[in-house]
Amino acid sequence: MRDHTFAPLDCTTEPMRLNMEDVHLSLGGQPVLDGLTLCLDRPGITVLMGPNGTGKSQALRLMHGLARPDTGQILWNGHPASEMTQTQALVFQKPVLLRRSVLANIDFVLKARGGDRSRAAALLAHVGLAAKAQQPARALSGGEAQRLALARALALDPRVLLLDEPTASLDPGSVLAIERIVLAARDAGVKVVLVTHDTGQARRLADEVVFLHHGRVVEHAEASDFFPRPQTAAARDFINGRIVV
Ligand SMILES: Nc1ncnc2c1ncn2[C@@H]1O[C@H](COP(=O)(O)OP(=O)(O)OP(=O)(O)O)[C@@H](O)[C@H]1O
Repeated sequence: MRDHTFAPLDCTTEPMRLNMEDVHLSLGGQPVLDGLTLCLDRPGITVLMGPNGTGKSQALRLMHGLARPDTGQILWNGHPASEMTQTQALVFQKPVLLRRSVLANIDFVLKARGGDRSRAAALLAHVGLAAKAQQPARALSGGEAQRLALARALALDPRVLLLDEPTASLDPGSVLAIERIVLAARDAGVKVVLVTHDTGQARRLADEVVFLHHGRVVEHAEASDFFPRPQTAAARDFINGRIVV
């Protein structure tokens, strides 16, 4: 079901496909991604999981073309990720909002992209922030700020939404509100790649799961297979809340 707040996608465009091929990345002299190979070719929500420091955020940055790997290829539909940033939006755990009103934060993005600025109010309504439109964005609560960041991302009409722990340290009500927005984006045809440590959230949202360990993909499976039948000890321990090193 498409939502009226999104510009219609061209149904003839091919689905978004990601190919990461033998990607290596070192930071500060330490290997972070160590031969990461990943093909995402199904629509829906892909959840990236794995222990702390295993390279999930860096993988997301590379997917978005914000950084380049030392070696290896990252292609979206055959094009280098660095050429595809306009088709994507990345939302961080701690969004940086403009020192302006809530509405002005959306308007800024629509204006910069040459978008239809009359959509700003609808986007705010979509994320439940219509009543806060004139308030300073920096006075929003953590959950509200994250919903504004999502509205700002959706204002870009992304074909791919990259989310880096968007609900970390939020209360259950805020988590639910954000999950609803993510599901609506998925249902509107946006490809979602979500990093989360919250196994419950992964179970609620994931269509497929990619499990990273030590900078590599060690499992990639449909969510309906991954959770009941993890194939590695690391994934099994992670799902069961045991410490994974
Ligand atoms: N700018 C940097 N300089 C040096 N090392 C870095 C830099 N940024 C990240 N790292 C290191 O890269 C590794 C992977 O970091 P990344 O944030 O991608 O992991 P992650 O899986 O997302 O972790 P978490 O679950 O804790 O968010 C970590 O060991 C981190 O310390």
